[in-house]
Amino acid sequence: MLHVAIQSGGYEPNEPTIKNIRLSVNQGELVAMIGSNGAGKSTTIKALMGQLPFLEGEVELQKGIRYSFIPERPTFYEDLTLWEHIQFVASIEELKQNEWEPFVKEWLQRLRLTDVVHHLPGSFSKGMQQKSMILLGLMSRPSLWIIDEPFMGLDPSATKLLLATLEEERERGAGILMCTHILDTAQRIADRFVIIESGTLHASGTLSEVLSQCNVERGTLYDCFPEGDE
Ligand SMILES: Nc1ncnc2c1ncn2[C@@H]1O[C@H](COP(=O)(O)OP(=O)(O)OP(=O)(O)O)[C@@H](O)[C@H]1O
Repeated sequence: MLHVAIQSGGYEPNEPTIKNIRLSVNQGELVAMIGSNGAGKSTTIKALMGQLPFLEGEVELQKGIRYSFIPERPTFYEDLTLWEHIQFVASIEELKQNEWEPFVKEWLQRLRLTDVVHHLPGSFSKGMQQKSMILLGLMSRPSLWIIDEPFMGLDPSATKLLLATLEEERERGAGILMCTHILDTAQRIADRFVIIESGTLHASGTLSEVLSQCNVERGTLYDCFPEGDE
């Protein structure tokens, strides 16, 4: 559902931040994008969402695909309560009230957000904000999720709930592209991996394929990276 072949992309002309990045996400598949700080993961996400000022290459989204994006730092409208955000999404997505309302109420309970639904999300904890973003993302029943660092700041229950939600979404047929530094979780849940280093594709494929491309005979994804600042 998503094919990306980026020749180069960046923030200033003739100063590419990312180069030669190819990746794809198929239906029901979870692809983990990993790499060191500053490697170019968020820049790649910006490129495939059409938000990068300079881009050469192709980003092909299958026709009719709806996607939901969860950024690394949740963003909300300052003056709108969570419920008003929900109503806003329902209106721009043209959702039918008799369909979205029961769906949202069930998810508000599952995410333990019912009691705060009339509060401003700006006052929420990081985990509550992340859960609110997930709820707003779920409303459009996306075929594709693009998620930047979803586990940062989540407590163990919220992490479990997020993992269960991603699994349910995958079973529903949604594809997921997820950036993360939590490599043991990525290794456990992802079907395929894309490793980006210094703005370029370092390895990609299944776990055994990327380990072999990183010359790791027996080990984990952590062994694809040097210790410290080498
Ligand atoms: N808005 C911007 N303008 C100019 N340069 C930027 C901008 N955002 C990021 N960069 C630069 O692009 C490079 C790649 O950053 P990016 O945020 O894509 O890395 P990342 O892999 O997502 O890192 P992290 O794991 O730390 O989130 C870095 O050198 C960064 O300084």
